[in-house]
Amino acid sequence: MTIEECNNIPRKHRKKKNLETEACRAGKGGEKETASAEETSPRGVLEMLVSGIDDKTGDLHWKKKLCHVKRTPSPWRISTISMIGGGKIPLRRRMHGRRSNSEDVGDFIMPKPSWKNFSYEELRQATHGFSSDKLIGKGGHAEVYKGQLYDGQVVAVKKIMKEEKNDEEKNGDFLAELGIIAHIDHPNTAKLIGFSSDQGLYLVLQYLPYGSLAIALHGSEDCRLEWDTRYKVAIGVAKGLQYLHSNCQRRIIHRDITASNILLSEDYEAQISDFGLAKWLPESWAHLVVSPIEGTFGYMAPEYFMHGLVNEKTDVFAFGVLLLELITGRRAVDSSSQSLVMWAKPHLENNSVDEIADPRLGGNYNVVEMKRAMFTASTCIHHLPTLRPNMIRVVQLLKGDNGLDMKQKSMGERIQMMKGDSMQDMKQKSMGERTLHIDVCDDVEDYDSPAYLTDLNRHMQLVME
Ligand SMILES: Nc1ncnc2c1ncn2[C@@H]1O[C@H](COP(=O)(O)OP(=O)(O)OP(=O)(O)O)[C@@H](O)[C@H]1O
Repeated sequence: MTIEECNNIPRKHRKKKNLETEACRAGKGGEKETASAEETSPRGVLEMLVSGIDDKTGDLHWKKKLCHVKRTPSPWRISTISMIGGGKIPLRRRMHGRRSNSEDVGDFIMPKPSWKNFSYEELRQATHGFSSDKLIGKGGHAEVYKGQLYDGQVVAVKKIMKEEKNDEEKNGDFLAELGIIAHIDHPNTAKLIGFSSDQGLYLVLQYLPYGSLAIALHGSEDCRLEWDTRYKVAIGVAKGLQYLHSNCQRRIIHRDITASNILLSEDYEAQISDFGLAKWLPESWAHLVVSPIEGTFGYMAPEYFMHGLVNEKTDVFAFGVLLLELITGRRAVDSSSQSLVMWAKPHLENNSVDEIADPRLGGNYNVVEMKRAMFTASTCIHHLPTLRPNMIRVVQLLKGDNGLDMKQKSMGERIQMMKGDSMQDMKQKSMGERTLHIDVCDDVEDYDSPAYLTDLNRHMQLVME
């Protein structure tokens, strides 16, 4: 199987709908953000970003640029505003997860940038002229080359393609991705080394020698990832998502968690990569409503696919599908277009471990871990977003952190623990939010419905056996 085949199955889906990108447009308190697009257009920001870098050291004159942009917030993309620290989006103040090499700039905590602005020539030399034998991956929007910098460091050079977009849109998307990837810092998320924008747009990333999980899992018939490794990958991805949703300075929704976007280090530490679709989500907003709807077939949560609703639970659903891939060894969508979720649901309900486990494992797996993974997957792929656990709970479920406690708790308490959000939180979230178009309270009622309680009870019994 070629790299292209591995990375392109399932293929990207873009579903255009005439929905308002309301949360992207409205500022806090419902105001529309107004700004001079000339001053902060993607090209303008890119030029500022590049010109703010000291050619010798590669360091940004960050504070200066930040102050300039703070005065002129642009409405064109939340991610870009956030990257440069501007605008009216409330910042998350977190004690944990804050980078030590960060700086206070007024109201903002900005990481001190350590990435470098490469010239095109440097990257051309590093990749032997972007030769085909250096091509290590190809996604819907980029080609990725292995390269070696002048100091010997091996890197992955991501060349942004997006032929269908005009320059302004490409610059905007590039800045958004750069902004998010430069902002994050966790063992389970991709590491930015630098970028280049003088001839085309490039991200320079830490090279991950084992490539993507898609290649490791689906690359060849005899390619076999042991269960221990799969479980380690699952926990790594869950921790990375927990960080993005709850522990980094801002709330980040990845929107494209797939096996192709999980990279593996030589000791199989998972890294979440490809932040091309990621969104900042302001603290007080229940969700964003986005258009067009972009993502990957088989991983998209129903409320996202149908209505463009995006919040943490979008990633939780996709993580559930990823877990099913690790459990079953099947693709999110198979060659006959069957969805893994639909295939797996009856087996999850019947707790059919033998039926669902990847036959290539040859029965070599830890049954307790397998059941935990199955249970976690079944809760993550719940069709109602409010009934999916948050990523904090997912990590606990996978690690079995609350298994013993659960036996001693009442049913109500157990359900609360499984879900991660309290009813109170959920109701607060669902009331008075500007961005709600679908009545989340319907979900809250379902949360108490006898059918759901029976279902959850049954699942919990299975996992505790
Ligand atoms: N840092 C890296 N180290 C090793 N391989 C990488 C790295 N980054 C990307 N790749 C390989 O390149 C492939 C494509 O990369 P990426 O997903 O970032 O591209 P994309 O065009 O943005 O993808 P998508 O279609 O998901 O939008 C990955 O699936 C992986 O196989």
